[in-house]
Amino acid sequence: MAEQALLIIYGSATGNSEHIATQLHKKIQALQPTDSTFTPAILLDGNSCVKTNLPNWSKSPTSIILITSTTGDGDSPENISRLFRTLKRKSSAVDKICGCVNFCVLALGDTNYSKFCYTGEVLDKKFKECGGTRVMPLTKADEATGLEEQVSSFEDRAYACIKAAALGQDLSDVDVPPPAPNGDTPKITNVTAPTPLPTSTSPGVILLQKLCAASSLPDPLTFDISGEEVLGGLQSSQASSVALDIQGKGEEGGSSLNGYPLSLNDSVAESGTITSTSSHTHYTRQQPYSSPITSARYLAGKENYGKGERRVIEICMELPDDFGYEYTPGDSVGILIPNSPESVNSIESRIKGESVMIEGEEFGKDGVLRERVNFNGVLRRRELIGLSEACTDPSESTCLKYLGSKSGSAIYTKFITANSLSLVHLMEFFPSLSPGLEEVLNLFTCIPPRYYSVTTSPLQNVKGVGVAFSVVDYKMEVNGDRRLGHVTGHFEEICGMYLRPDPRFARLPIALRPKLPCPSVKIFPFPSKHFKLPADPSYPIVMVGPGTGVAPFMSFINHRKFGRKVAKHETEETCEGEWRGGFELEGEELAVGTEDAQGYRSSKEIGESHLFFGCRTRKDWIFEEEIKAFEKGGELTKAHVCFSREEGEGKYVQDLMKKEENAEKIRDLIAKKNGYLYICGDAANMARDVLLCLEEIFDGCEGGGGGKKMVEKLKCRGKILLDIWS
Ligand SMILES: Cc1cc2nc3c(=O)[nH]c(=O)nc-3n(C[C@H](O)[C@H](O)[C@H](O)COP(=O)(O)O)c2cc1C
Repeated sequence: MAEQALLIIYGSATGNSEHIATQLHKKIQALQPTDSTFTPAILLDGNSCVKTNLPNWSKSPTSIILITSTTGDGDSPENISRLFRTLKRKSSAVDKICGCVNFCVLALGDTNYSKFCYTGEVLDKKFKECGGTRVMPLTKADEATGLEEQVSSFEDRAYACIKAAALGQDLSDVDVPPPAPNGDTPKITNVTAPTPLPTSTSPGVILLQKLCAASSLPDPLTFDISGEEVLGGLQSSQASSVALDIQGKGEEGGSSLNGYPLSLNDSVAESGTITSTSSHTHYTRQQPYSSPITSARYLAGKENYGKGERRVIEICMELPDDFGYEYTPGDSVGILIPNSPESVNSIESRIKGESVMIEGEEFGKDGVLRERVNFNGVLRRRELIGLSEACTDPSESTCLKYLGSKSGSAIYTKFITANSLSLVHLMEFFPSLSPGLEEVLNLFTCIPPRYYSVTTSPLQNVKGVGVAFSVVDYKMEVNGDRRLGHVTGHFEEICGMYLRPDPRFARLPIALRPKLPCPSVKIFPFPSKHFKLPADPSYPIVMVGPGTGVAPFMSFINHRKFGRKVAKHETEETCEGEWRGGFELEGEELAVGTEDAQGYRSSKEIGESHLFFGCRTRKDWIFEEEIKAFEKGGELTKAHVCFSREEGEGKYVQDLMKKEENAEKIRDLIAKKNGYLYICGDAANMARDVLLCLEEIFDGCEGGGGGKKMVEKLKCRGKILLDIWS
């Protein structure tokens, strides 16, 4: 039989899908010397395959394993957006562009978002509509409950199914494990292994024993792990190899670094969808701009530094003069932060090996740990399974396997998730854990960028871009230790010269203070497709952004404020000099449009604007001065503010929105005057409650067909826009 192409395509915003695809690629590569069904498997991101591979999909047999997440509010990750758009546009009857394709899709998502696994769902549907053959049903993995089970189940079945289809076998005959049940909490199945190991002195083991006892679960050391189905440790797990063994072609090791994200990223460096109209340079995740931080200030909680209480910081980062960095309000800044020297130091001596070869090039341990490995993230179950092999103390090894197994799910949540434990913490609890550098590289994803909404406007007279965030600072439940967020804690430290200036010089004018080296970070623009101001400034807007959810609205209002100045003075220079919004985005990507300052130059009146903001106490009110000044200056019609821990008109933003005069205003501005309503902030609670509140508000609206339908309609028309996170 003629060999045919096998593509493993991913779409990934923060690295999960990319990592899963990379690991699966390695597994399949390891099989290929003795399995000639396919030509060597190709791993690539969704955008890269549009020009090179997609044209063949109607002509020559191609098998595709597609792994993609959903981001934003039901958006496709940037690196698969071209494929997404191309397939979405195709009409099933005319374009059988996938006529020779066998495919299966793994969709990563989070049920806290209303469009759960949307990108995967659409692509799965479109591949079929465009003539492709689906070799197994769409698999959805939910980040909210843990991705592992579904991912593992997909890996176990995908290659077997795609291979059987390529060989023309009847898929119903394929001997593959059944799919994992969707989202079920695993049950404890085997509690019978009777030979307890000797008592351990390992702090981690003792702690887990206590946690199990408190939850009336059997001692973790009494589990017979060999009889337990472990979740798919991509690197180490037998589960994956067993799955591929179904074809009778087992694999060894999987230690090849071919799929190491470093090379992957490099290879897709040119695949970004954004180009600048004003210069040839453009900064991307692969080619970020090294930006000096020009200012930083506490927006709230300055007095709480070092005390573990809430603090919010705004930083301003300089933009390059070459105009290769452009943004508009509603966009985010992607920030790449290496692991801190402290965290690297804390694990370095425990990681075996001094260097590693990546595609023929040698990389030292310090650099790899600092720049590449995402070891500060919350540990995933497959990582625990992989790490269990690297403990010299058998009781520790058993406990890590237990944590990564189905039986250990409840304790995994209590121990790892509830305390946000990373490899750094795990090494403290499990002193015999000492993995090799190569193992660590293979097990962990590469450091993902962090995204923060911009607070400034490109029309503003600042030579940089601002972002705001809360400092993650918490006490671990498990032992009361204080922990700082890897990224936000890093910012608070490196911006110390701005945030906590040396009191000896505090009275001196800034120009006379001793010059300290300016901290810098690597940044790149991360444009939002939908969360945009209407191009026509006369449209009314309602903004709902409690806590740091107010950040993009500062950019919105600043934009209207400075846009109005542009219009008033008609000074082209002001506008051209500062404007950084010239992205070429395709028309259909834009719900509201991102046109430049023309709308403002046409000297249209600025539409009515309302901001709903809430926080715990008046002291937590961030941007208070600016918001009041906006109201005074007329750029903001009204700020509706509430404090959940103080007496007032309401506790939460939705209490304020429901007040009769406000509800009437929202109905008038959004339903009658064609305005836009924006929601930004926490997806799990706030966004859901605000949407329910809007359903109440729009209930009985003329022609609305009920509040729920009306909200759906407005969302579809891009009149209700969300920028939410969980
Ligand atoms: C900013 C953000 C927005 C998200 N939006 C959605 C969404 O609209 N629907 C969904 O199902 N999951 C959503 N998710 C969850 C991701 O799909 C999930 O975390 C996934 O594991 C990320 O995989 P990736 O790293 O490959 O992008 C979102 C996650 C983030 C961080």
